[in-house]
Amino acid sequence: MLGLLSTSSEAVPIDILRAAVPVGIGLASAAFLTMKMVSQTVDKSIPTVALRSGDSTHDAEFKDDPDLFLLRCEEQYGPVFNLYILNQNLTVISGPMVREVFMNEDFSFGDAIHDVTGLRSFVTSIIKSNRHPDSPVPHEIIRDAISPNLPLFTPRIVEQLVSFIDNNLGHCDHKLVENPLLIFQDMIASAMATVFMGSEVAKNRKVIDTFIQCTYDFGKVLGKDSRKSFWHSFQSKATYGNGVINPLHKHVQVLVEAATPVILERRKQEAEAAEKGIEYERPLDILQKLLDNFDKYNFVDLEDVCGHLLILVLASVHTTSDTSTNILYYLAAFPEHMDTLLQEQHRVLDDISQEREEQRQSKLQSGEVQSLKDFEGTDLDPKNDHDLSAAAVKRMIHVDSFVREIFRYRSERLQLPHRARKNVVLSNGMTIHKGRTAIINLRSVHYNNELQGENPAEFRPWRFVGKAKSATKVSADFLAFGMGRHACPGRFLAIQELKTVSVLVVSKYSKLEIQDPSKTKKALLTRIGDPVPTGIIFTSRQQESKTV
Ligand code: HEM
Repeated sequence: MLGLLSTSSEAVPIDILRAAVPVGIGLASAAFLTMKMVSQTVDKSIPTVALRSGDSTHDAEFKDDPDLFLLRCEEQYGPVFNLYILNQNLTVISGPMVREVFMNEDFSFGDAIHDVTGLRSFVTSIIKSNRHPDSPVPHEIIRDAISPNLPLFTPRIVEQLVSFIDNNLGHCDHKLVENPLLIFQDMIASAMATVFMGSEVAKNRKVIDTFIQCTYDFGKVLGKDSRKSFWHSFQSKATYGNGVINPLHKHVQVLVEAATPVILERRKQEAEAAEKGIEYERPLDILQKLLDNFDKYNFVDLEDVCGHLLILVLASVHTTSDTSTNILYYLAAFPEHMDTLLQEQHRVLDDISQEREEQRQSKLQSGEVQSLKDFEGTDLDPKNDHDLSAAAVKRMIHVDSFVREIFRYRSERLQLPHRARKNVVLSNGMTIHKGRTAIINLRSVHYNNELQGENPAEFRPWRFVGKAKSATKVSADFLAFGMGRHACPGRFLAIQELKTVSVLVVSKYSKLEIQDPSKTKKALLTRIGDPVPTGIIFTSRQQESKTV
């Protein structure tokens, strides 16, 4: 999530700031940075890559061909080397050594992002408890309340996604959508809203708008790229640190207003159930889970609960909407794979349907159930035989491989900065000194043929089929969600949604085309958060697949 700042070298550090900040301050910023670079303690045994003649940083050479540049650096200097890039003096860590960054608690991803953007001040000012930078609470909420309940959330997620596709794209006959992200972020925001706050609140348009808008506000703080700008992080810390003019506060208020009547109604129902001596069926959403565990998480009040929910929204909506939009471009660029995906969903749903029929027959034969009619409204109701359940999505191994391959192929080559909180000695004897930032060389991992198999430069959607490498499995060969103790806890939800989106799009549309084919490569490699330079043309299937 937070680390997915674009390193697109075309982007400038925050246009808004540029307009507002006089040139003098820009110069002061450069002076400050130079001072910081000079004053940092650096291990002299870590080689610094020689600058190309005429260049004063490595940015231009990296931008010209990131893969060629990084490969040259690795071959010439080994797995650990310093670069002057993104307005910083960074130590790049490559290959198997990346594990040493993720597995060492003295490296902090959050510190590195805060250093560049001031993000922590922005986020922590909306919560009243658990404000410690290393608070495990968001992680625990996702681990304990979201991931184990995914099978129960899935039908609701599917319902939201289907209704959004139907209402916003509908039947298409060569229909151009110039910016599909607008539709897909609405769709993901509403699916997330049902999970986080329940179906009643998810119907509230103001809540959906807040889910989307807070993501834009968040983006302004993150900036358009991960280039360090002293004034950017200084301004974020100074502006948002005291919490007074943080735009997130109004979003928290929207959530509080939407949640209040729902909570009151739930309390009433709970009291009524208690009076009648029957068990109250607790609504299944994260809002309810947080209220039920109010003391466990040391929450202060409803505002605090909604502040925590908003943090989950910031972590989830943008990343998941962006990736689901990106999936469309891969389906459009590689139309030859649509059939395999469609056949797989038919096969899986038919198999499940047959298994359910066998279970019904066995119950009938054993006399446990008298007639087929008795299955109505139960788990084995025949009308749900072709539902896109969590179990069905799990069996779709081609979709899983397709999604993982997109993450691999699309990876930003230098990503996931981690700041050293203490001096850290690596296994090769080199030291990353306290205060320095190590950044991960994803090229060396995601584009390595020993780790990824043949032709890593090619998009091969079935690369992981038949291998124990699912899209949620983090390890030193797949770092889209980080690794180790801080690996993204939301990846199970994210992958479930991304696979569901893929299945639905394939079942509803026979053809997707990239509006301007000359921009295909750029569209496929667009970094999270960057605008995609071209639209998508949708054509519906004559007859929709039985999935939806
Ligand atoms: C495409 C979707 C997503 C991507 C690519 C993504 C990626 C990441 C990455 C790279 C990290 C840093 C891991 C590390 O430090 O090693 C992270 C952390 C995190 N993500 Fe995600 N994420 C996604 C979706 C989500 C969702 C849906 C949620 C919430 C439901 C979420 C919640 C979090 C949280 C709370 C952390 C911080 C974990 C910690 O520091 O312990 N993410 N994510």
